[in-house]
Amino acid sequence: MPSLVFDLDGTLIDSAPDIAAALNQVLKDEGLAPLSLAQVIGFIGNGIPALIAKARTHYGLSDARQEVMLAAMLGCYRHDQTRLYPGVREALSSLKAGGYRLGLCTNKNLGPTHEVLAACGLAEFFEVVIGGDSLAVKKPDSAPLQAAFAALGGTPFLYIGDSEVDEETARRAALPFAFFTGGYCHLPEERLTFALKFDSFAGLPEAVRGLAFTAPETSV
Ligand SMILES: O=C(O)COP(=O)(O)O
Repeated sequence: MPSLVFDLDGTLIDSAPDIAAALNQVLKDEGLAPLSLAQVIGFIGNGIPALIAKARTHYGLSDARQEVMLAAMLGCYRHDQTRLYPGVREALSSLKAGGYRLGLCTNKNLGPTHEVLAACGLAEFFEVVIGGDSLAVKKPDSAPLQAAFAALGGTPFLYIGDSEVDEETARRAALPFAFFTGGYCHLPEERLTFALKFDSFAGLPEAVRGLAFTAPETSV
């Protein structure tokens, strides 16, 4: 059976308001002004340590603050404002009922990933969860995605994500990419390569089944 792997932040969940709240709490403790939601979204995609590093660079803070700020961020990060994008649960249910194996590959650390999956009622859908600290490397290295597909079994079919980091990860793994346009991409879509593009989860199962149907024909 084909296996599908999903990204998390900006793909299944709109987590930016909670990420911004936690980061701004850390910045406040450092005596710094808060960042806007749009600025924080600009820093999302490479994991929480990279988010902290980008915020430090923005304010000219030295590397010496990295570990303290990272620990503070992980300590105050909550999921109160995080929401599923419309239709996510229905789409995952439909794909799972259709026999697809589902996995998750995110740059978010495993601890908060499991917390947010439970808080949003998504944990039951995923047989495999790879986080930003599961391996020594993160996306866009292909290793986390390849590890997710290897653990899932079945035929690796599609990586579904929202950002240039996800697209590069799929490209490096030589796997097709499905691009959700409603998340946190920082590049114009002309710069991305994708097998399918979607702006709503309502049509995703049908689009995936359409790809699954045509895949054998194109590979003959
Ligand atoms: O934590 C991040 O910066 C991004 O996480 P994601 O890989 O789920 O988009």
